[in-house]
This record gives sequence, C-alpha cells and structure tokens, in this order.
Amino acid sequence: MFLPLTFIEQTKSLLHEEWDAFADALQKPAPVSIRLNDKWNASLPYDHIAWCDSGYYLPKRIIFTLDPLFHAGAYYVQEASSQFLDYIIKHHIRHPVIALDLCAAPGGKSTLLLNALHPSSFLVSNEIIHSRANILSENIQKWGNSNVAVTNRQPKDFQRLPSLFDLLVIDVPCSGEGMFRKDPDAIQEWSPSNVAQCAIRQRDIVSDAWDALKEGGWLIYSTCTYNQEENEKNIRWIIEELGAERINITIDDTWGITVSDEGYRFFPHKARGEGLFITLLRKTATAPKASKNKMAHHGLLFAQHDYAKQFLPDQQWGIGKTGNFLFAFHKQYQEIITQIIQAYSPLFIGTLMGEIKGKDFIPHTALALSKLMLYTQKVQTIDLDVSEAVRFLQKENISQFNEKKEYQLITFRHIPLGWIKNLGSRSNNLYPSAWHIRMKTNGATIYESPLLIS
Ligand SMILES: C[S@@+](CC[C@H](N)C(=O)[O-])C[C@H]1O[C@@H](n2cnc3c(N)ncnc32)[C@H](O)[C@@H]1O
Repeated sequence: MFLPLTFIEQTKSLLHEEWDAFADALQKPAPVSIRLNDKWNASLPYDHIAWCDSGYYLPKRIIFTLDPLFHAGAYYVQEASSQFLDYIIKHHIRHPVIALDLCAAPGGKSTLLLNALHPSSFLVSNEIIHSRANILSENIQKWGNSNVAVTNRQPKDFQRLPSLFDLLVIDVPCSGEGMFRKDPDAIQEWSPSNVAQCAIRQRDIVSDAWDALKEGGWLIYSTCTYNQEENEKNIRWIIEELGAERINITIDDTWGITVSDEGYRFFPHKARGEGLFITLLRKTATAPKASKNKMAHHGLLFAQHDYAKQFLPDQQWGIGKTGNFLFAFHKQYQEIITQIIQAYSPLFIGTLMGEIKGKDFIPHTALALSKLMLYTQKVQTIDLDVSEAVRFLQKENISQFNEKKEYQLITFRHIPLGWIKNLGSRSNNLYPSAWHIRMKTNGATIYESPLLIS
C-alpha cells in the first residue's frame, strides 16, 4: 500500500512509537462485520463486537447480495467501529428523543439508531444527494421501523423548525483516512488540500444545522479519518464558537479505543475495526425558540381504509394519506409528522402501506418489510425456498404459488420479502424495480447467509 508522504508525517505525529504497528495493520484484511435487526432474534456463534450487543465479526466475507435475509432487513453489513454509536446511545441517551441523522446515506448509523434509541423516539434520516437518499430510503424501509422519515435536504433547511431536535447525529463527509485499507481509492483521493476543504465543509454542515438542536440537546459528531483538522480542531471550534460541552464516555480499556482530549479514536492496530473518530457533545448555547406549529390544528390527512386497517396493531395507530399513498403511523407522533411533511416533504414517513388505484389497493413492499407485519397473521403467505426467493428478488416470476386470487405475502424462512398479485395461473411480482437484485445467478444459487449456519 503506497501512502502519501504528508499523510505518513501527519499520522506519525499522532501515533509516535505506535506508527509501525499501525502501518502493519493497514496491510492486513479489514474485519467483516454485521449488526442484527430485531427481526431476527438469535445469538450467532461468531465473535461479538464488544461495544454493540447485536454486532458480530464474521469469519469471512460472503456474497450478501444473494442472501434473501439481507434484503429482508434481518441484518446490516456495518463496519465494527461505527457500531460504537450503539454503546453511546444506550449509555447516555436513554429517554425518548426526536433525532436527526443529518448525513445518513446509505443508512448504517440510522438503522443502528432505530434499534438503539428508546422505542418512543422519532428519527429523521436525511441525505443531501438525491440518488443516495433513494438508497437510504430503501435501506430504512427494509429495516422496517415506523417512527422514521427520510428526507433529501441541505443542512441549512433544518433551520426552518428551530429547536425541534433533542439529538443531532452528524457523520460528516471526510477525507476517509480510516478507510484506506478497505478502499484504496480513498488513498488516491487524499491530499492536504482535500483535508482542509473537508474541515471547512464539516464546520459549515454543523453550524448550518445547529439551530435545529434544542438547548441541552446532544450532538454526536463522527468522521472516518484520523487527522486533527477534521476532528479535534473542529470539536474545539464547535465548543467555543457554537457553544457546547464535551461529555465523557466511560469505556473498557480492553477495547483498544484511544481517548483524545476531544473524543474517541479507533485505530486498526488497537481496536478491531476501521478508523473512526467519534465524540458526544451537549449544546450549552441558548437555542432559538421552537416555532409554533401553524399546521397542528389542521392535523394530518387521515384516511379510512378497510384493507389497510387490518395491518394496524391497535387504536394507537392511524393511517395518513399523501396523494394516493397511505402510510401507517403511531398517533403519538402525529404533530411531529405534520410538521415534517410541511417543512421537509420527506421521501417517505411512517410505514408506506400502499397505493390506492381506483377500487384497488396495491400493497407496498415497505409494508411487507415493516415490523408491523411481524404481528399480523391475517394475510395469505407463501414461504419460498432459497432459489425461488432469489428469483423473486430478481423480479422474475415465481412458480411456487397457490390458487387464491389476491395479494399474497412472500416470505423466506418466514421473514417477509414483498408481495405478489396472484392471478390464478400466474402471478405479478410487485417487488420495486429499483430495489431488485441485478446480479445474475444463471439459476444456480450457492446459498450462504451469516444467519443460517449449517
Ligand atoms: C460518511 S457518509 C455517511 C454515512 C452514513 N452516516 C452511514 O452510517 O451509512 C457522509 C454523507 O454526507 C453526505 N454529504 C456530502 N456533502 C454534504 C454536505 N455538504 N452536507 C450534508 N451532507 C453531505 C454524503 O453524500 C454522504 O452520504
């Protein structure tokens, strides 16, 4: 691995006598790790990630794309160091919060937050780049939580609803030094001027979104880079210029995490994961007053729909309507959902249930993948074997179906994947075109899943 000279000098000045061990670690393969969703409650026979209850190191990399359980949102492939966020949330932010994950695509930290935050929390997961926001939407919908919205906004847009959030998670775009061994392109793109540009952009991102955070609210700032410009210096700037204090996180010495004055660093020669810097701050500055919700008295556009209603667990749930689309939401979030729809026109909010077309209601895959589905016994279901499940996800027609002419839920190992419309002698596959598996298997599937151990 050919490392830029300035990077070597800069990182040596951070690591001193540890440099050789660090340089050696960069030559070794990066660990492969996953994090389980609560759709799959099992303990796996792999090494646990010490700082995340649902995280595991896998013995080898597999072709996740061909595992139906991956598409079902049963787990997320996530680098181990990043899963430290789970530890921070569970030890410091235990009460319900309204949270904004500002730079969220492809969704690693957001899916983690959806499991780690108090269940009565609400998450706005945002991504500035439209194509990446679509991938984020897909991953969040596969994860299956309902207390979430995905938006495609610039950080400064969040000033529209001042002091709305109790928690900001800002995983800023960075120079990516911590990804060098996983992604050699990151080395080619690295330069001192890029580091300087990243540092400025990161300050802009945080200060643009700062008014959206309540006084006393939390900021979790992270990068996957080592240099001080993008980490310690930016944290000092946030503390001094924006008004915040750093919160101490108690860690176990055996984890190999390096504590610096301004945060926590993961170096691959000490901690089992890739490079990461993360810190927890609390806003001390006075925040602007939350704006009165002018829309609150209009409320949401509620819909009544007999077919859709059967998926609601109880009276606490309602059905909202945007255009011809219905979504399920917990009534507890009604006001915040109204505000978010008004201010940020989210890509989706709650659980997208389906589309009304004339007299027909076409259920959406997001409903099938939603955790609401784990509690319903009401729909006709077809459980596919692995090769049929892969064909279904490739948006091919499947041969395994029954006589009932209606929408049927497709599952694999009883975990939902999507819907077909059964026409009697054939079926229509309703899996979204944008989500389908493009990898060709020529009919032969060598099935490997980290969750099913033979
Ligand atoms: C490190 S990645 C986020 C990874 C994500 N948090 C996860 O865990 O999967 C940073 C994200 O910031 C987005 N981004 C780039 N420029 C930005 C800007 N000026 N403001 C906000 N976000 C930006 C990128 O598109 C990228 O998706």
